[in-house]
Amino acid sequence: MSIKFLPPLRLLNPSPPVTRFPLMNVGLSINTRRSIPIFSGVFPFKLKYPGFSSRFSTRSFRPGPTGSRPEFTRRTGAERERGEVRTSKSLVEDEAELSDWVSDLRTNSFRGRVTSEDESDSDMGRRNRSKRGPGRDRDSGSNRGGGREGFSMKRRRESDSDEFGEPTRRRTESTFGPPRKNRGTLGLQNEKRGQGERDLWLKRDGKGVKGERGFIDDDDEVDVGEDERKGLMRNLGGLVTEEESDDDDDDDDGDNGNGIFEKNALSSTGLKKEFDMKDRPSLSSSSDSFMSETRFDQCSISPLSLKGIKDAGYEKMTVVQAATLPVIVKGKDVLAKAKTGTGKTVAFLLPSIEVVVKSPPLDRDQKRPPIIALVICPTRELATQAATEANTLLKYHPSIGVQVVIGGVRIASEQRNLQANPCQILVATPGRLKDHIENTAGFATRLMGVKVLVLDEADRLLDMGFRKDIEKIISAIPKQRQTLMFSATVPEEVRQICHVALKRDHEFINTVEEGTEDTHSKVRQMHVIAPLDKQFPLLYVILKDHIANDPDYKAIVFCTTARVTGLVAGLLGELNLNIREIHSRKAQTYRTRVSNEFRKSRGLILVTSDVSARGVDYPDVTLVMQVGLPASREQYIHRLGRTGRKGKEGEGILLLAPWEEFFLSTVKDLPLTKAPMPSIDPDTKKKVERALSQLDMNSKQAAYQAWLGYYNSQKKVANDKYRLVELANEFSRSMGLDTPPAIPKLVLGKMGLRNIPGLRTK
Ligand SMILES: Nc1ncnc2c1ncn2[C@@H]1O[C@H](COP(=O)(O)OP(=O)(O)OP(=O)(O)O)[C@@H](O)[C@H]1O
Repeated sequence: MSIKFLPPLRLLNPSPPVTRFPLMNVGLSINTRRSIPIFSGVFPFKLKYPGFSSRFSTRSFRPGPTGSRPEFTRRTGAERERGEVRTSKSLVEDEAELSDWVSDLRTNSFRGRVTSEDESDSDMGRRNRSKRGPGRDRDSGSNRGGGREGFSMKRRRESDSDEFGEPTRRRTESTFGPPRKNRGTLGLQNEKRGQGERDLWLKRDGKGVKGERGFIDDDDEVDVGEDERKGLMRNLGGLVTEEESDDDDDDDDGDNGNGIFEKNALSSTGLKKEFDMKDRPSLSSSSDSFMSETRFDQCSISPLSLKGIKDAGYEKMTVVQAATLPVIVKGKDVLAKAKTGTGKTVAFLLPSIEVVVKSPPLDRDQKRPPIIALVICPTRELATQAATEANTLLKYHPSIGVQVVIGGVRIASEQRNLQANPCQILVATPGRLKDHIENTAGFATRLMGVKVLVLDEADRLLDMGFRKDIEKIISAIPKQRQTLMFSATVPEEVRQICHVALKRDHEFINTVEEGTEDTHSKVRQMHVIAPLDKQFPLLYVILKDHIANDPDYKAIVFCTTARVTGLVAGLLGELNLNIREIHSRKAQTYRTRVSNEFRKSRGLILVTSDVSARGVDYPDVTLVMQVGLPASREQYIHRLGRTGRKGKEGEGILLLAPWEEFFLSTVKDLPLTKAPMPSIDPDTKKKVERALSQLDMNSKQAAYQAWLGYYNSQKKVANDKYRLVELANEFSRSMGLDTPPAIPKLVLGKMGLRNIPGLRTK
């Protein structure tokens, strides 16, 4: 079904326009054929197309009169309730330190670290193969083994060679029998999903992806077979090694394995600014419409880029692309907000490529050719994905190179590649980028060529976990540049601190219609509230129900921490579900491999931490389950956004304990409804208990410690330390451990939990 809509040009605020858009036609492209397999009887799915009055807005910052209270510092009641705006130290207060750091870099950018001892092959770390249940996929297990959980902050690694089992995929039909028609475990109606929906969208796999230049260094490939090698090349993962991934601070599951968590607090700088609010002409004809009627060739894009776009299968722009491209090509800084899965990557890559196209061509003899476009992403998967997309768009620009630098990859190998294969576009995770600035010869000089800086998932990059690195990176690139910041969530706090990267007169382009949710209305959201001792059986029951109702299922289960993810993956594997796991405790090669497999597969469950929460574009995900408290409202939205991409339908279920119910108030503006409580029959209960008893003790210990650390970082739970410990011990019992595992004193000290009754120390 396709409804075309040509919006009238409507200026709601007649004050002087900031940017003029070419007339853009925005249409509605809806596909309603996919079914929603579970809970549909209880909460009949209602498509919501509330008229054609949507609009996106752009706002431009103007310095306000001294002392005036900036409009954007006002918080809504809900935000106040969430207490999201916290004051912390100014972003610029370390300016002196930063400038020292930068001048030091410029005079001495190479400090001789090419390959540290840590990066040698000799230290393969512990190889721990966990026991696996009969018929279990070899590569689906978690690292359930001993010896890894001491309180060592040292870099750790493991060989992924033993994790690379046969990539066989067991179809669930064989395990669970044929899918039930119409009635699921929860006694609900089921529709059959229409076939061929995928074909309506673009198939880009293996098509139009440029050969990666110089990403593979044979010396760096360890235990990787030919297929794997090809797969890695296709996905720019050729540099990945067996190094475990907790060496860089790029990882987004907040779990350093010790239970010490970094809070995702955003700060307010209190700088005086004033918005010149400006409503834009209507573009979108529905809150769920993400395609515009504007073709790429209607915008000033180079012919070779247009060819690449065409080969990628893109003809019309998505709404966010149509809204941002004309502004960006004019050279403006932009902060853009658009819902998940609506094409933000192309929206920032394409104009960045155009800047490179307009720059002088690379001089072959130039030793340190400048990097012109720098794209920063919070996770490795996302960086790799963005680089792959860039290569797709660059198909007809043979002289423009892209490289990725990410944690979990041997830095020496990246250094060699950076030298051997000059690139004008660099995609990076913050920790590794900073590492290169400090340790790679000539790198800081190359960065002085940056004309465009992109912060993908900008709100995440500006929060406490990454902010220091981002500040340092920004101080190492020219002030005279264009900056683009994109995210599906732009909380007030980010708007307040975005000046750290953006010029004051930047445009804020919000393609989410005012008064509508930040989530897609075609994604049904439900919550289930159940005590911890019921959660593992419930998770199993819900997943089984989903599988039974949709043989083409593709589900993601988000867990609070990497270690808890490992435990849940182990449990679901023992229960013979077809699972894979991704989290920061897995080697990068393994992560890349699993990510690629999941992208292409059906009939698979990905159990993951927040490393998969943002940006990762897995097509056709049917269900997103979130187990336990999401780190924030934003994180809830991004995780949910792994389903319902490109206008498709999807389903999200949030499983919380009663004491986590407070989280619902932070998302009360979202259409999250209460699901009927699924029943757990005695056999299922026993089956889950048996599976839990099969799990390795070390993985339970690790999960317990990580669980405690995670909730200790959640203000509302950690307020009462005594209660926190009681809850942790409840979690321990839910894993089948009546006596909670002992935790090193040092760790408890760091957590501020020494001498709390109920904890055991070692
Ligand atoms: N103009 C277009 N026409 C058709 N498909 C497109 C277009 N632009 C992007 N896509 C596709 O849309 C999908 C989602 O894009 P992308 O991953 O960039 O979304 P996103 O908005 O960045 O999502 P998230 O907020 O989760 O990061 C991708 O598969 C991409 O290939």
